[in-house]
Formats: sequence, structure tokens, C-alpha cells
Amino acid sequence: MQERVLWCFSSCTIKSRLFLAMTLQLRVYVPPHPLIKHWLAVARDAGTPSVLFRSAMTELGRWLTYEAARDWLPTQETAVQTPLDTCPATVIDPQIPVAVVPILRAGLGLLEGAQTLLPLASVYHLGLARDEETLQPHCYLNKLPEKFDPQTRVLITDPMLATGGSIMATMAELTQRGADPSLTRIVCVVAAPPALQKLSEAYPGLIVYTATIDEKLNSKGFIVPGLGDAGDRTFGT
Ligand SMILES: O=P(O)(O)OC[C@H]1O[C@H](OP(=O)(O)OP(=O)(O)O)[C@H](O)[C@@H]1O
Ligand SMILES: O=c1cc[nH]c(=O)[nH]1
Ligand SMILES: [Mg+2]
Repeated sequence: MQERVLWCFSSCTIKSRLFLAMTLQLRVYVPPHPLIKHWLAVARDAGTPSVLFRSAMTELGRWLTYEAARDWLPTQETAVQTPLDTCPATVIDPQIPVAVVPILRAGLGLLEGAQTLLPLASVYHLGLARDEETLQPHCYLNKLPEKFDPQTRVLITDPMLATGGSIMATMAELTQRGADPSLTRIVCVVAAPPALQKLSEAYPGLIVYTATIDEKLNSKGFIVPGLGDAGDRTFGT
């Protein structure tokens, strides 16, 4: 059973988590899984070296993608012949495209784990860097297709949703190309209220999977307590 958090944009504190079944608002899942909690703790620890930080990102990418795939990966009904009899079976539908969009650089850390579960997915890289002064994202690489098939399941990987500038720019690029927000999932590690509020206002059908929702940003736009600069920690820069 996952912890399902209905994001209330009228009151964006951790205390405002409501556990409701029906919503047209953004849904944010924080799966209460010991492996997710463990690897989040490793990633948060300032003493964790880059090599172990990368392992933590891989594991978080794997387990959060596992959770995200639950009601999202398309399946079809078939029958299989066991050694004893035929029986009904459910398999992944290979006709419906699945795409992973890692937001460079830090989103690459989650990609490896996601790919172990989605080996047939196409990977479309999007390179965004946040300006340290203005906090606005700048796009330096865009490998998105011109048009997505409207049925495409899109999984975005980016460990940090802070001011929300980068994820909103990503969603704009995707929806411009025909991606359906209701078939899109965001896998992140630390989500902060400003980003969740922006997503909630613009994409009410969207679903986010995150290891945690942290309380606030500092004056430099970093999530507190957060885990620091995810890109720098992943690549040792
Ligand atoms: O919500 P925002 O305020 O836009 O911040 C979040 C973005 O910041 C980080 O990327 P960064 O720009 O540091 O690039 P990097 O991954 O190359 O380090 C992170 O991976 C997000 O993409
Ligand atoms: O805390 C933060 C915020 C944005 N990007 C990061 O890597 N960390
Ligand atoms: Mg960075």
C-alpha cells in the first residue's frame, strides 16, 4: 500500500498532506518502502562519497520507477500454455510506446535504475541548467522527438523539484510535442512545495513519485534539508 498524498495548493506545508482517494489535483506518492527510505538517507548524508551517491540514485530510480509503473505500464491479456494446461496471462503491451526523459545532468543518476525495469523504453535526453543567480533553467540539449504518439507513457527522471522552473520547462516541452500529462509520471527524490504548487496549478492530472517532500528552499534556491547539489554529487564536480 502506497502513501498517497493529495497535494493541496491552498496550503503547501507537510502538515497539509491529506489521504484522499479521489482528486483532480496533482497526486504525489511517497511510497513508505524501507529501501527507498534507506537510499534516501544515504543520499542525504553529506559524508556519502560520489560513488555511493550514484548507487543511491540508481536504487532510488529503480524502486520509485517500480512504484510508478504500477498503474501506468500498458498491459494486454493473452493466454499461455504451461506444462500442464493453458491459462490466462497478462503481459506488457509492446505496441504502446514508453519513453523515459532524464533531465540532465542529475536525472541521469535515476535513469539506470529506471531502465532496468523499462528495458524497451526510448530515452530522450533533455539538458537543463539552472542559472545560479536568476534560478531560471537554460536548455542546452534537447533530444525530444518532434511529436509523441498520444498514447506514449512518459516517465521523467529528475531527483530535485525545487523552485519548479526546470520541471515546468520540461512539461512545456513535452506537452508541446503531444505528450499527455495524464499518461506522464515524474520520478524524483526530493520535492519541495514551490515546485509541487506550480505543477498542481498547471497539470492537475499529473502524478509524482518521490522519496520525500521537504519543507522549504533556502535563499539560493536549494531544498532544505534536501541533499545538496544532486548533479555535482552524482558526477563528483
Ligand atoms: O526546480 P528548480 O529550481 O528548477 O531546480 C531543480 C533543478 O536543479 C537541478 O539541476 P541543475 O540545474 O543544478 O543542473 P545539474 O543537474 O546539471 O546539476 C535539478 O536536477 C533540477 O533539474
Ligand atoms: O537543492 C537543490 C535544488 C536544486 N538542485 C539541486 O541539485 N539541489
Ligand atoms: Mg546542479
